[in-house]
Amino acid sequence: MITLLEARGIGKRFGGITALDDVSLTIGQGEVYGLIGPNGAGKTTFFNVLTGAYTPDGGAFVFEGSALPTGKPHRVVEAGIARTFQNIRLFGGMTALENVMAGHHIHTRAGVWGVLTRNKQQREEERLTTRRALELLDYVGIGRHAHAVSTRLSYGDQRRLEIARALATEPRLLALDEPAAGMNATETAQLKTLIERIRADGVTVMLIEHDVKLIMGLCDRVAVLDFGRKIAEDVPAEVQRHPAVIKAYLGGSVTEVKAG
Ligand SMILES: Nc1ncnc2c1ncn2[C@@H]1O[C@H](COP(=O)(O)OP(=O)(O)OP(=O)(O)O)[C@@H](O)[C@H]1O
Repeated sequence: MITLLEARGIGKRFGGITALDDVSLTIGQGEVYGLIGPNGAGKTTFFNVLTGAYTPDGGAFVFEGSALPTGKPHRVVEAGIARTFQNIRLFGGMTALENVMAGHHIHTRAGVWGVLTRNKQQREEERLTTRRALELLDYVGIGRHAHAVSTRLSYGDQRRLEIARALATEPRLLALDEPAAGMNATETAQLKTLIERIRADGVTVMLIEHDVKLIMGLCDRVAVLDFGRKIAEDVPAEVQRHPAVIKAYLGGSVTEVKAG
């Protein structure tokens, strides 16, 4: 396994609450890696610390062999990590295409603001950005909605749009926070196919998910958080049998846990 991301002893407190307590984990290149745990276990906090939304109180991340900047979301995106959010965050007044183009502009010389002052080079960049954004909309299966206002899309399509926007930053690691939340069975099956395709195309995926069937069918390895601590990390079948995991889920089998 070639290591893509290493989290070393990550800690995060909010006042008296220890949201993350010395969490270490390693994600290999090309893996689909699941992060699960009961409500309030620290999963989203882990994503927030990883992607620079929060600064950790302790520990460090190493990505592709280099220290990852902490507390700087833009630098994390530039380093090659993109994310989606538990509560969909799209640019509401913009079309699907414009949302994806906003993700891609990080890579153009003109940048987001340069599009306002167009010269020939910038017009060429704009053309390439539009082409790439259209490709990505097709890739996630919503090309036909390119010119629809993003918030008019169905819930499942908005989640796909968020993934397209994240992919527009050309990440090597895609972090998905509950991508199947609110999806019906058909949409979840399509999402699984999409994530498998993203991985096949060379992007490593880390996902937080409450849909246990999806986690079990999709992930190569799974880490389990409980009260901010990592209590297990293994292939899905082993994690499901792990005594500490069963205990964390209130004495039930993990397969019985419903979305929170
Ligand atoms: N910004 C914050 N301020 C104060 N406490 C916070 C903040 N963010 C998270 N917490 C607390 O940290 C703990 C971990 O929360 P977190 O949202 O990371 O859990 P989670 O595993 O993602 O839960 P869920 O499955 O419900 O989304 C919880 O006790 C939560 O209340």
